[in-house]
Amino acid sequence: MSAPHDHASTAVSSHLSLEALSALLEKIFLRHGTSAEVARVLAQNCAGAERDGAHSHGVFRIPGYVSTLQSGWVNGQAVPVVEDVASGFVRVDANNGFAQPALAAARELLVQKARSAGIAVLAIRNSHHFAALWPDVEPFAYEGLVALSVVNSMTCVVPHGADRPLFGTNPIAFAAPRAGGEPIVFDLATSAIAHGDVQIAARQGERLPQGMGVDSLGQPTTDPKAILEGGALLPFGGHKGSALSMMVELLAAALTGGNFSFEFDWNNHPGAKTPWTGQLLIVIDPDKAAGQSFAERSQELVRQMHGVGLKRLPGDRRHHQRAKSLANGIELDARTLANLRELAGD
Ligand SMILES: NC(=O)C1=CN([C@@H]2O[C@H](COP(=O)(O)OP(=O)(O)OC[C@H]3O[C@@H](n4cnc5c(N)ncnc54)[C@H](OP(=O)(O)O)[C@@H]3O)[C@@H](O)[C@H]2O)C=CC1
Ligand SMILES: O=C(O)C1=NCCCC1
Repeated sequence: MSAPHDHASTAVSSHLSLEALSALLEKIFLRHGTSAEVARVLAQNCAGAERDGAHSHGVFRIPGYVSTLQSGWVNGQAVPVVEDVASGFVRVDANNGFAQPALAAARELLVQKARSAGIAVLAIRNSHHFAALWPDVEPFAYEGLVALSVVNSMTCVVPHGADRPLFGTNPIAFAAPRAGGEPIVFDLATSAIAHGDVQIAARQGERLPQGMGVDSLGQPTTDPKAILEGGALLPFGGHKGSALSMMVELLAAALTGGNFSFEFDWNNHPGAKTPWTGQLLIVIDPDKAAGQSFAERSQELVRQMHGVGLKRLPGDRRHHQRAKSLANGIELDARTLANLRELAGD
């Protein structure tokens, strides 16, 4: 299957509106066996990532979604089961479906609980997350809430001090409202680099910076192919990133009832790419906590950061790209668009 975003063929590009790209992706998901709701949620998620220039988790991922659905590894028709377990706790069994429809199904109850109790936790299990994590937290900040989420992925990261991979790339995303500006949002893999970016570098024939991964013999390498073919990634920041990755395994898997990154086996499903794990979200209503405007305090922090010379906040690059995409359309090179249309059966 050819891959969207073939950077070898960027000579001619098209610009699609967010709606047009979402509609095209929705058609691909539907054509490959998802329910209408799953197609809608995943298409919006993936098109939003592409709009914001989050290329490692935009349309680049579409062949992986398609081959996973074709392999029978994930249930594209899954209906998540939402369990209201306590005043501040919601659980969802995603039923071997994607995580984002599970979040969508529980979202209203989660927000209601966060607003009444001040804090609420959502534990999603039996789920597949193949996307960027910021789309799961940023919308809460637009509603004045603080949100934190973690998800574990598949074994490809060597814990600091170990000699073989065990952890996933295990991202952490955080979002907080800010007065007079976009919310403060960061979303980072706890590995030195996301697996998706290693794949993109390999495809483009680029080397990686030092310190990202090791080859099949455990030796440091800057060759992305050596990392992908029997090698592994390293945590960011040595023991510190490794501790955060361990925390993600505990919160996203042990606490939710999902699989650890090393606990599932997709060998009998050729083409399967989506980690079958768990996800945790914590949502806080700052109005219940600070006694003063949290959003004003966020803005004050940003003012002070800029005051000491900071030029770029996490999220600035995405929002800059979002504004550009919304003004001019989302840019896709000709081959990428042709590949997507073929997958859609157009
Ligand atoms: N579903 C899954 O299992 C997994 C998903 N992923 C996803 O991969 C994506 C990429 O992760 P990763 O490679 O770690 O992301 P990056 O290292 O590119 O960026 C991490 C964060 O730091 C910010 N940032 C980057 N550079 C700067 C800078 N110079 N100054 C200030 N802020 C900066 C980014 O903001 P900005 O966005 O504005 O650049 C972003 O919020 C994430 O969306 C993550 O969720 C990763 C692992 C597993
Ligand atoms: O880029 C990554 O790392 C991952 N993204 C999607 C899920 C698997 C890991």
